[in-house]
Amino acid sequence: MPQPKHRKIAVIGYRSVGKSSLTIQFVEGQFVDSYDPTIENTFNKLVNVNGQDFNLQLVDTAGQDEYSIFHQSHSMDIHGYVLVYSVTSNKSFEVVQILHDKLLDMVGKIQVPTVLVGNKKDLHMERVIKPEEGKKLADSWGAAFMESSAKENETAVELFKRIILEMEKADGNAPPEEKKCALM
Ligand SMILES: Nc1nc2c(ncn2[C@@H]2O[C@H](COP(=O)(O)OP(=O)(O)OP(=O)(O)O)[C@@H](O)[C@H]2O)c(=O)[nH]1
Repeated sequence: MPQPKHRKIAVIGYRSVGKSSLTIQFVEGQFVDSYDPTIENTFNKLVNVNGQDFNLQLVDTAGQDEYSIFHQSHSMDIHGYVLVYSVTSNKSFEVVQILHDKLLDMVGKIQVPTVLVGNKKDLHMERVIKPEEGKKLADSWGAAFMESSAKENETAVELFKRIILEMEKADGNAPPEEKKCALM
């Protein structure tokens, strides 16, 4: 059995887009309805993807806007990024693009393992960003894209599985085919 791989992932985006809710849904399997702005929280979870164990450290960062100073700690020893906007907020979609630019500037690379996530897809009546817009943006970054709802455990699991696969790809370990993702 191969040793577990340690991977650190930062969850980044505008305020109130659901960064904490997605992380808690993945780690604890529950949806938090209340809104409590995050300063910064770190969570750990052991996951098995395609037969490999991953010891994940998830950094749920404080909500940022276009004026926030991008902390250097968000670029140090981070292996992958989950960039979140809300499909109900134009502002969050604008901000996620600015944050991606700042991120690349900070790490000094043209590409980093990233999943762009359009969260709150369950709020159909309030949707203002179409899935195609998110997909187009992610394609322009060379990133993976998906929409999620932090109310559903499956999309939160899928999201973290996707970022693991992006990090593996960046390490030259692209899986031949998608297999089961088992959580422990
Ligand atoms: N309907 C719905 N509500 C959501 C979803 N995700 C988060 N919320 C709600 O949106 C609010 C903000 O969620 P948080 O997870 O605290 O957002 P955040 O991005 O961590 O916020 P900051 O800490 O300010 O950056 C909370 O009331 C959540 O219950 C979702 O997918 N669907």
